[in-house]
Amino acid sequence: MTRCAVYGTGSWGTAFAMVLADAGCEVTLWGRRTALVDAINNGRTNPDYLPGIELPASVRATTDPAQAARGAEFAVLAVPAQTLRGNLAEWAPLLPDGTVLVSLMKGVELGTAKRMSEVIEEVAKVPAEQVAVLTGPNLAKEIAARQPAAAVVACADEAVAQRFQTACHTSYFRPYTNTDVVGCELGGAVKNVIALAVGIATGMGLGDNAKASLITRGLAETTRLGLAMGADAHTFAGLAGMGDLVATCSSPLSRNNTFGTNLGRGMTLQETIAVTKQTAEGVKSCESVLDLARRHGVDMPLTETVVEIVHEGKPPMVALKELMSRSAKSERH
Ligand SMILES: NC(=O)C1=CN([C@@H]2O[C@H](COP(=O)(O)OP(=O)(O)OC[C@H]3O[C@@H](n4cnc5c(N)ncnc54)[C@H](O)[C@@H]3O)[C@@H](O)[C@H]2O)C=CC1
Ligand SMILES: O=C(CO)COP(=O)(O)O
Repeated sequence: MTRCAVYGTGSWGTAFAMVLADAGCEVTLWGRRTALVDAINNGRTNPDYLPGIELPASVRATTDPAQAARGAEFAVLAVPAQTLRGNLAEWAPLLPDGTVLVSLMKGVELGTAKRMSEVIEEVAKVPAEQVAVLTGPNLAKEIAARQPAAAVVACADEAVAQRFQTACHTSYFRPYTNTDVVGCELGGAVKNVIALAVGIATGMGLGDNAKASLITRGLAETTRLGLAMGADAHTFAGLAGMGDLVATCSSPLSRNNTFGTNLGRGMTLQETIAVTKQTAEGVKSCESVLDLARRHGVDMPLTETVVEIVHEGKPPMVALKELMSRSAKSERH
């Protein structure tokens, strides 16, 4: 039986542990808090993140990272993007040689502007061929309800991607492989920023045309950044690009979308943070995505606008006027 360690008992770590268990893997979830780990082991539920969902018996939980690591063929990482570096420094020495590290995270590190797979390679001191990324339109609550979805497993080594594809393929979860790790990670990280923009538009009472325009131009600026960073343009038309944008920007289940809606309705950043119980990666990653854009000389007006609204207090109505009065351009710009 394939053994998997899943680090992070939040909504996606827990839901994805279910997927792995349903695909026939033996799964150990690592969590920080004893009370939650006990609830998972004794009550077979995660009351804090997925209340009402019964977890399969082959999912066990522990607060001991070494116990989670024991015999793991795959170590799946599902903590917030900005804490990964510190967390993994503690966990990496515990992993067996050859364990494949899989990122479920959709963010870019603040300060370094590194993608999650780059942080993993650096901290765990493993080659790119030992790091995979799982991404795509995968709202955790829907997956936990075993509603059908497709996803992408990206790895520089296609054979490794195929091994993980097999490990997580179920009747309701259909993973495809891709070797464009850069494109897949950027698709996931930037869509959170665009989901904030679409949420803000919703909160302002703007219509579906505005939201479709944001999604489409959001994909255009994601693709521009991706091409500058060596990604394959096709990736952005796939599940990691368009697929995830559509899911996140249209679903009230998305934390980024909801965060934006609250801002667009007029809540302050502090008020919005206070009512947000889970990780909305775009709030921090919008700054690191903009950092990446500047490092690569790429124009990302929507990302820039999200940073201005979220972190610099620009009123959404002022930002809207500025975006609409930018100089006229060719769509291929
Ligand atoms: N929830 C979803 O639908 C999806 C989430 N993701 C991505 O998965 C990643 C994790 O997100 P979620 O599980 O949704 O977040 P969450 O907010 O539901 O859970 C985060 C988990 O990380 C833990 N955590 C927080 N700070 C920590 C620290 N300093 N050290 C160790 N653990 C810490 C929390 O206790 C919690 O278990 C994010 O990058 C997100 O973008 C990707 C696809 C779907
Ligand atoms: O990544 C997601 C769906 O694919 C989840 O989006 P949120 O993090 O905005 O909830």
